[in-house]
Amino acid sequence: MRIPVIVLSGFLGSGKTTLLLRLLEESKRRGLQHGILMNELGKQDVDGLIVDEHSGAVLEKLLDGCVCYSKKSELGGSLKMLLNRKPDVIFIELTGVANPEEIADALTEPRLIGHLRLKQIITLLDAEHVLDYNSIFASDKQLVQTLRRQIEVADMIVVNKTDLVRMGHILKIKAMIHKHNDRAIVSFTKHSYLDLSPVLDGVEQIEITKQATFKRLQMAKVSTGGRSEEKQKDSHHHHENERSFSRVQTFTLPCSSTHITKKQVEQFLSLWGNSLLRAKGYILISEAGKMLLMQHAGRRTYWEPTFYSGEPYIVLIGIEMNEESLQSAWNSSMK
Ligand SMILES: Nc1nc2c(ncn2[C@@H]2O[C@H](COP(=O)(O)OP(=O)(O)OP(=O)(O)O)[C@@H](O)[C@H]2O)c(=O)[nH]1
Repeated sequence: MRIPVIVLSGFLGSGKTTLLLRLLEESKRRGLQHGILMNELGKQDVDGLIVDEHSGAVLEKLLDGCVCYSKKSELGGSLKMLLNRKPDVIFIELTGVANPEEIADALTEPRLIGHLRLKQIITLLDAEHVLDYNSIFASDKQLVQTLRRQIEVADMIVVNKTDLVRMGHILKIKAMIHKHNDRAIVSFTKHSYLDLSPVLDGVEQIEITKQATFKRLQMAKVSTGGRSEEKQKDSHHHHENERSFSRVQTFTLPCSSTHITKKQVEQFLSLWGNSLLRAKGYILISEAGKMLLMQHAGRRTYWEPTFYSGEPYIVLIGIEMNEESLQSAWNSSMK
């Protein structure tokens, strides 16, 4: 069973740590073991200390840099450390300037891909300031773009600090959210108090799940001795639990072992417009006569030499993309 990962994003001071503490309390009440990864820009681990104080939770910290820049290479290692402790759920609190898509990217690392699944991206907005960011940060286009992406890719948006604004202001925020993301669940909160069922429902204790599975399999064996309805129910049950609820999803396409051209691959990638956030993989390229590493980001595709010699494949990270369409488009592109 892949461990669900819940990502908290949102600009500085929007209420991420406050929400994390609520999530820890609720997951404890549900008997869930949690792992936490906190990423902070500064050397001082302020939020980590707050969380430690409140929960005594298992924490991994990435300090003094953002997972989107300097700490990118360490992210996979930290997630692996958490994974080794076999939690039922992992919470990641990002820095205020991180793009949550980076996490989806990190989860595609070979040592993580079969073990973790992105369950939800929650973005917190500071009701008092969120409408001013465009003008405050006008000179920093990249930051404005990141803050917009935090809204666009979220599965749940929590507009926090509503005690500090009037109703008219809240309506303006609602309209702004609707413009960028009309699919997310939106909550308006004070001190990050909200119904946590949409976040934690479906997260199960791994040990209990394992025991239940074992019991069901035993029963199935005794009753029919073969592939039974119980077994099918069981695999269905698992499938349900493992479904990714996040709009940001990862797909792995095995590529044929015959050579294809860069142009064919690039044409395939260009079919998905803004839905495709990122792609990478190892493909046998005709003009190179060998395997190349393909990296696609921000609508550009880069080709690099590689020593990889396994089966060719591509990993795609997209928003609201469909595996069947991807596979059939890939098959047609290769003709
Ligand atoms: N007035 C008010 N204050 C709040 C609310 N929610 C959180 N705060 C306070 O705002 C401050 C920042 O909250 P945090 O939860 O630390 O925010 P954060 O997003 O983790 O902040 P960074 O770690 O800087 O990114 C804290 O002092 C909170 O107590 C709210 O709804 N209203």
